[in-house]
Amino acid sequence: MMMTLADQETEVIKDSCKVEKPIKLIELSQKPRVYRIPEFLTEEECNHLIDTSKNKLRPCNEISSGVHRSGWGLFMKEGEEEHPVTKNIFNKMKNFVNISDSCEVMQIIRYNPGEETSAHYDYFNPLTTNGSMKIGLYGQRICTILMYLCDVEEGGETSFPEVGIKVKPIRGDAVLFYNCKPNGDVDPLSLHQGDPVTKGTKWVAIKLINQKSKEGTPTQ
Ligand SMILES: O=C(O)CCC(=O)C(=O)O
Ligand SMILES: [Fe+2]
Repeated sequence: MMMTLADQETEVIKDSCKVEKPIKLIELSQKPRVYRIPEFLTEEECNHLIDTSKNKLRPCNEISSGVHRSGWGLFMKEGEEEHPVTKNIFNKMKNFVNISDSCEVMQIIRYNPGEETSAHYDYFNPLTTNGSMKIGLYGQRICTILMYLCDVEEGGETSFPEVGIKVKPIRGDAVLFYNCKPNGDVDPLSLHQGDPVTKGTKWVAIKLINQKSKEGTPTQ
């Protein structure tokens, strides 16, 4: 059967939908290194992460000594990271970071109005016993990828108070920031926080990217 021009045009549109969009990193700051990644997640990926977590969240409290989080969260079980949707998200990340076998599992957090995460560093402090033990187990947390799974009506920005940057949560967008300087030293300018949500709900997925550890032996 002969194809009409209309059929051919439909084919072209269908084909272009299958092609993943190129991933664009927009630099927000050089010191510390912070990038916004517009439309990193698709609608389907955002919905999958919310739908598979919403009934399993537990209240959060301290995430490390002195760091307060008042939202709700979970760490994915290892098998859940094998789901095709999650694996595809990791494949997209592999365009700009190395995901080693010792990387920590993805975390999902939901904040209701008034909830927040106070200012903290994601890196392990190599000067403490606990920090250097974790560097040995998982490898230093070189960078963090924070993915926004929904829009937030008001508040809930990810803020970097040392440099005055505020990233507004937009559904599907991600922010990539480095907790270490290019020479591997920890970067105190990477101090950040999840501002209180003032209206609506905020959902984020967080993947910490650890440097490959030397098979269980402390790297410090
Ligand atoms: O919710 C945010 O915007 C930041 C969360 C965060 O920094 C963390 O969980 O380590
Ligand atoms: Fe953090």
